[in-house]
Amino acid sequence: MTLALTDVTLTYPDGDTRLTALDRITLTVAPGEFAAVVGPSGSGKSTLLAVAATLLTPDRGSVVIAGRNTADLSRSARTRLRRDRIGIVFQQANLIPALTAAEQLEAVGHLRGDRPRAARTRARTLLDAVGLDAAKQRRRPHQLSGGERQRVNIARALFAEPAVLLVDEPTSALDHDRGARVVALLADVTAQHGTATVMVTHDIALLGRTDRVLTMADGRLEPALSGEPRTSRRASSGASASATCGTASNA
Ligand SMILES: Nc1ncnc2c1ncn2[C@@H]1O[C@H](COP(=O)(O)OP(=O)(O)OP(=O)(O)O)[C@@H](O)[C@H]1O
Repeated sequence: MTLALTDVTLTYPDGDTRLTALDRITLTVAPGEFAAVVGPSGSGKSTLLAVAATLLTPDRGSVVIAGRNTADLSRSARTRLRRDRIGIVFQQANLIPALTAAEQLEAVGHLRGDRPRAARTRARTLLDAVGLDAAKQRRRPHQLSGGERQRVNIARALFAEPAVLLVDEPTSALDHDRGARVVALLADVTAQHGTATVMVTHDIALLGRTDRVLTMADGRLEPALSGEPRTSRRASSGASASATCGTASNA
């Protein structure tokens, strides 16, 4: 499995006690699989993504990414793992105001020590792939629409060919059609690049493009909405739709 959370519990300080945001979560996502997580506000969805992104360390349980148990890694090794293997698309695009769309991606290449020319080529290829034309690739964030910024955000997350793609509410700023296009893009990327993708969304109209829907409630992950896991619709990808989820019966 590319992403495997096992028996993960995370608590936050809450006055004199602690609030259990994740309660013995077990979740595995296979390469090429697109899993959606839905659930009410405050149920723990963003916390789940932050733990999978190695931005938060759980109190208990393990997080394994591309075969590496993140608990065994030093802080700097974890930062490298995040940079090289995990693509993160959070609600705010967090683009750098002074950089053009292309430069947002090239900056990632710079951080990784890529040759500038190779980084430029890769930036262009990815921005083409998300449908941003050459003129828009030269624009700064404030000169782009919300949907275009979100596509730059996705292209940037893909720059390092991540094994795991974590996406939080990618369509919250978009109308239905644009949101549907962004989700279609994520589904294509997942199938073509074999990423293990987890998307948190409130928009249940968009779940048709995903392989599996998981529901969070009170920090616990429950089986797919429809009962049985759906089979993958990516006949050609050869990826198995073997995401499993649940809460461990005994910690
Ligand atoms: N830094 C924090 N310190 C304390 N409590 C927190 C912190 N972050 C989140 N929480 C609490 O943890 C629980 C889970 O929050 P989380 O943001 O993961 O939920 P969510 O399902 O993503 O919500 P939403 O859909 O509103 O974004 C909530 O009760 C929230 O109030």
